[in-house]
Amino acid sequence: MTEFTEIPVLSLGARSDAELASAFREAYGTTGFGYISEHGVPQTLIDAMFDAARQFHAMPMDKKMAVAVNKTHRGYIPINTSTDVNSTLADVTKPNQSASFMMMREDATEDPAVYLSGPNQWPDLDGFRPVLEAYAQAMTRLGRRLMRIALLAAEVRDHSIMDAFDTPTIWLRLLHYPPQPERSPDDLYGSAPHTDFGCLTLLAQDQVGGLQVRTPAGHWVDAPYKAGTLVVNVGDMLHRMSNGRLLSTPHRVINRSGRERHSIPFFFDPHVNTQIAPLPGTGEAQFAPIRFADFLRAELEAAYEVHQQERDEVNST
Ligand SMILES: O=C(O)CCC(=O)C(=O)O
Ligand SMILES: [Fe+2]
Repeated sequence: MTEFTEIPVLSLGARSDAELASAFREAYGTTGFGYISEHGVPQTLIDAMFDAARQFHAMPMDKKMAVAVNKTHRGYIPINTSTDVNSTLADVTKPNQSASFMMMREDATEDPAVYLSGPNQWPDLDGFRPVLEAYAQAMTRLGRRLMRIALLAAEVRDHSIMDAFDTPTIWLRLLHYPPQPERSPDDLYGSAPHTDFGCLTLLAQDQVGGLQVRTPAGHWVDAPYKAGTLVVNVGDMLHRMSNGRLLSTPHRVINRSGRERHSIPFFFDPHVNTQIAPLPGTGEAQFAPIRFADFLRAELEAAYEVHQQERDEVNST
């Protein structure tokens, strides 16, 4: 694999699909990460999201715990309750030093045939829901566009997999990282080293910094704030669909800035009942097919058990 020293920038403005696909292949076939500029999401909407995130995290704990994360993975995850129990990338024993609010697709009801389906939990905070819904809609549009470019980049012949994104699995996550002490233990992370589960992650971050991306040789490259861009990375499912051509690269967050950090990842994934396998055109299959829901269940349920114990502790104090 090719070593890299910085994260490439890709502009979506005024370029043909073929040019975009070739730039995408170059970036995501070597680093798995890129800064996307001219992405079309209005800066005013991104700013409104950070305002909503700051207001949410500033609420009293009891108001946040009123929407504590549920079995369908929607709601508030307090700090010290999210340990990456499945991390094979680092020996992680300490919980992530972050809290977050999770919004997913808004379904009218829970459908037993659709893992993680259901309505969202909304906090008692004026104006919060409409901003998150507008942002999720804008990011879904951008996610579909980037997925089409990714399929071209991976030389996929038949794009019918795009149907799996008509009713996508989405997560909009409002993350808050308190400052970590400068001399905190080496294995204390805002977000422990991990790869993302799904297809594409589209991240807006504030100016504080702390996100780092691992190179093939095991070095950590900073992914600082760059005005006008979103940090976009490929996850495990797109890695499999592309038969390994597009990389799902480990990353982590350590906030030693002395300041609070906010970031807002949007995870854009196929419907949970999608069969994930290397797509036609990508060569001899290097991965066995799996259903996205089965993969997710295994990853999330182990983490949920840990959360439940710790939520009980928060509630009893
Ligand atoms: O906060 C960040 O910059 C990255 C968060 C992240 O990697 C994740 O939530 O998967
Ligand atoms: Fe991530």
